[in-house]
Amino acid sequence: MLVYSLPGTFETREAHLDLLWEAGATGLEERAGLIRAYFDTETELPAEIRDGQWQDEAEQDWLAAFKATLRPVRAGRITIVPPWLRAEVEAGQVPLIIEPGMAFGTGHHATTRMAVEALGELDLAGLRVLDVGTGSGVLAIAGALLGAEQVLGVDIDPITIPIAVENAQDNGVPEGRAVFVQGTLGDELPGDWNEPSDVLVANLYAELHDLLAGDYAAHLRPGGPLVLTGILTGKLALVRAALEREGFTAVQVREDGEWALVTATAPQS
Ligand SMILES: C[S@@+](CC[C@H](N)C(=O)[O-])C[C@H]1O[C@@H](n2cnc3c(N)ncnc32)[C@H](O)[C@@H]1O
Repeated sequence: MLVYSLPGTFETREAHLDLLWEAGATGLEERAGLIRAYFDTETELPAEIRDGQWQDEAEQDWLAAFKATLRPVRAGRITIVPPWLRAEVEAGQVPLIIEPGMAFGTGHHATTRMAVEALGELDLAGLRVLDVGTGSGVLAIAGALLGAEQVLGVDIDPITIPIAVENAQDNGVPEGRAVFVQGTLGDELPGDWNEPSDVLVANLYAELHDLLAGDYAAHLRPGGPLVLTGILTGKLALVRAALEREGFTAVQVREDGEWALVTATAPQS
């Protein structure tokens, strides 16, 4: 997996994202002030975005600095904490321990927090939860801690998978209950995960939600809840249109600053 990372400010980000998609990026994320785009091969890029770097997935210096800033994050019934702050979780809260590392999903991004909150509002007891773009595994693990019987996390970036597995172990989620695989929707999934899930959660970009909306409908049981985030408020119309196109109903939006979370109900047939 090749990663092209370049500085991303609020002003430049929208244009950068569009150029990276057009250049053939297969996935995009933001981390510590950088836009990171995944490519299968090193690609000639337009002049406007040649100020970035092609990289391996080597450990970066920013990680140590980032770790020092972390605080517990409360998200509904769950508090997301790094292991060394476990004692700070208030009584009555469910601790979700995430070792900060190379995978996105420490809980400090508004999108992760909103998604954990939204999962906590569902009755997940005994259900199967599919998490697309699992990163650290945080949303899949939240699903398991909230009572889901089975969770599957899929991510296009192979470095996330062992990290998510380890985070699930750190949270006492048994191996058979939480499975993590590299891939995306449209790929063959393990076990019976090609059958519809009860709940689907995805923290990706609006453009990806647009591309994957048909797969979301195919992977959810009729009437099943969909939780989507990673959506800039300026891109909400794209996601709304995609959900309408695929027959989702009961679309609701919540916002935190520039980020939005959308919930919807899968088509009945
Ligand atoms: C914003 S992070 C979300 C991480 C975590 N689920 C959370 O909520 O904090 C997005 C993740 O999606 C992955 N990703 C990007 N494009 C993808 C795709 N097409 N299919 C599956 N995963 C993808 C990235 O590798 C990254 O780990």
